[in-house]
Amino acid sequence: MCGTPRPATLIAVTTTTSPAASAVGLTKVYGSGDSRVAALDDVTVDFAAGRFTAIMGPSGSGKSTLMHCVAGLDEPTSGRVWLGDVELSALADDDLTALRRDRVGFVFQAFNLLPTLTAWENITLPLDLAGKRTDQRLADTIVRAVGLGDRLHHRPSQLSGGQQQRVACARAMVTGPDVVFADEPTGALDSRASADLLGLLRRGVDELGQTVVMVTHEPAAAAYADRVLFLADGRLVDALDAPTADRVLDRMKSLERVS
Ligand SMILES: Nc1ncnc2c1ncn2[C@@H]1O[C@H](COP(=O)(O)OP(=O)(O)OP(=O)(O)O)[C@@H](O)[C@H]1O
Repeated sequence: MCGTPRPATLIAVTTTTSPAASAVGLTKVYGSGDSRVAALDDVTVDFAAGRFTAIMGPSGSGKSTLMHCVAGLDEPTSGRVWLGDVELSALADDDLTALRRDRVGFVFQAFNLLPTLTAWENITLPLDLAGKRTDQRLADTIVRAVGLGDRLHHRPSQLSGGQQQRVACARAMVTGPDVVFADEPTGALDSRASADLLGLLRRGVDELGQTVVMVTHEPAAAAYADRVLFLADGRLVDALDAPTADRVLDRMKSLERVS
C-alpha cells in the first residue's frame, strides 16, 4: 500500500481487524443531465477500529461527502454503509438519529458550542442528552487532555478558538463513541492551536482506544494519522500508512497533477 502513487487507479481499502465503520460500493450523485456530479463513485472502504484515519484529496474530490455518508449525516445514492455491525440504510429515521447521538462524535471546522453553557457543560451535554451517567474516569482523562484548567467553567466567548475547538473535541469523545468524525477540525486554527487539537485527537486514539476519521487539506495534520486515504474525482485512489507530512504532500502533488 505504501509503494509509488497510483492516482488513476481505483482501490478498495479494507482492514484485517473488525472495522469501526465501513462502506461498500458507495456512490453519491448530485443533480442530473448536464449538472450531474458523482461526488462519490463506487467507494469501498473500511475504517479500522482504534485507529486514526485521515481523508485527503483535491478540492471537490468528495472528502466531506464520504465522511457525511459514513457518519449517517447524508444518504448515499447507492451502496451500503455500516457503523460497527449496524447497517445505516436499514434504520428508520428515529433510530438513525439515536445512533448518531449515542455512537458517533462530530467535530466541525466551526466549533458549534452552546454559548450559554460553560466548557464543562458543553463537554458533558451529550451524556445529559443520552441520559447517560458520566464515566468519571473517561471524563477526567479527557478533561486533563483538553488542558483548560480553571477555564473549564468559562463560557465559549471567554475562550480562544483553540480552546473552544478542544472543548468541541472533548464533547465528541466523552460518550466513548464508535467513531469520532472530524471535518477540517483545524481549518480555523493557527498552527500552535492545530497541533494541540491534533495531539488531543491522537491521545484519544492512543490512550482511550478511540477511532478517529478526519477530513483535512493539511499534510501536517494528516501526518498525525495512522493511515491517509486519498480521493480524486469521487474515487478512492491511494492510501498511505505511517504518513509523514512530506510523503503526504508528494502524493497530493501527484494527484493534483493528474486531476
Ligand atoms: N449539495 C450538493 N449539491 C450539488 N453538488 C454538490 C453538493 N455537495 C457537494 N457537491 C459536489 O460534489 C463534489 C464533492 O464535494 P465535497 O464537498 O464532498 O468535496 P471535498 O473534497 O470535501 O471538497 P473541499 O475540499 O473543497 O471541501 C463537488 O464537485 C461538489 O461541488
